Amino acid sequence: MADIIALDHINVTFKTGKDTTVKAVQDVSLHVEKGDVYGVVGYSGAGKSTLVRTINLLQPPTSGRVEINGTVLFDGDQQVVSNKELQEKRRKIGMIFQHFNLLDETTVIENVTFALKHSDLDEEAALKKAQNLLDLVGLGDKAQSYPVQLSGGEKQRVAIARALANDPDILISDEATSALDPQTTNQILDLLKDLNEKLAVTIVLITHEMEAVKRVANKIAVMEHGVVIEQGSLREIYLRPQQELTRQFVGGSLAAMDTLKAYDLEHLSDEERLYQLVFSSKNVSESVIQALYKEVGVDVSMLYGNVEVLGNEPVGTLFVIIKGTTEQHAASVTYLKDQGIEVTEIDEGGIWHD
Ligand SMILES: Nc1ncnc2c1ncn2[C@@H]1O[C@H](COP(=O)(O)OP(=O)(O)OP(=O)(O)O)[C@@H](O)[C@H]1O
Repeated sequence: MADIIALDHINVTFKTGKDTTVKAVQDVSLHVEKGDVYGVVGYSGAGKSTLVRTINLLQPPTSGRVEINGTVLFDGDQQVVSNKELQEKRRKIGMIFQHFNLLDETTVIENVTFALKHSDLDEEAALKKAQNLLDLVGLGDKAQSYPVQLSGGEKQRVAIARALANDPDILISDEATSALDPQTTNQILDLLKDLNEKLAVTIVLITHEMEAVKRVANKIAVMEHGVVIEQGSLREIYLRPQQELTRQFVGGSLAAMDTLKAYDLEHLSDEERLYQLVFSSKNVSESVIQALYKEVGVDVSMLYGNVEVLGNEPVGTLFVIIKGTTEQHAASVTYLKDQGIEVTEIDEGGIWHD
């Protein structure tokens, strides 16, 4: 599949004072293929919004190259398309935001038709299209309502309908579910996934919530301090997180964190060590624990277990204490890795370490 978004060596530096700057994005390259749901994950201030805003040059890079759907928009330190061409390109990139950004004084359907004001459609055709889009997002009966009469989830649906008005190739979601409750969040995420499949719209999803990415994304990039520290397929990153922060996100369900924080590692005897095991559906946990006892002769006790569904595939995480000699620990790790299980030993500088 061809890249629909190719960001190469993007830098964004803000001047914050006479002699001070913030390097919000540093040498980031990100390639998104047509049809991807690409999650950009990181804590607040990591540079996610700034990076993603370079896609449509709402935030021009300080340097780098931006190519969208085969057209280079920016190269080196300058825009290389005319402003008119950029406006046209921007219409093919829809955006939704945390706070919906709806026009409160106008009805739901007017909010959607507003986005069509530069299109060739006459008023009747624009209204028809807007109504179809509202039907598509499940709000067909709210066309004449005002935003204030809608719930947060409904407002976000209006924003999605509006973002789709010009048949975009790309939809950027900037923390679009962050203000919503968990159930509504899931409904909006499922809607995005559905639109990705039905309309073949490529989605870039910025979030600080791994749960959101896990539900819908097929690829992710993890950002920290303006740098992409890890990127790849969701499955690969979940199963083999290389970076500390990624492991925090991946193993970061609150229950796991709390369990592990509550567990005082000082209680471990010299023979005991704590491990995180990440396994896919092909290597089921129970048999692995039994096999460890049989094959290596170690005792294994389970502290925390969790199975998550990534896309359609179940992926499990276990936190276990293995008790044995140094040789048995080495043999256990080798055995587990041979089974295709990701093994991380957790010590005082462990994966949940703040
Ligand atoms: N216009 C600006 N001027 C100066 N600094 C900025 C500007 N925009 C962003 N920054 C800084 O750049 C860094 C990255 O911000 P950015 O909003 O991209 O992060 P983020 O990961 O999207 O976080 P959040 O979700 O909180 O917005 C932060 O340190 C922020 O303060």
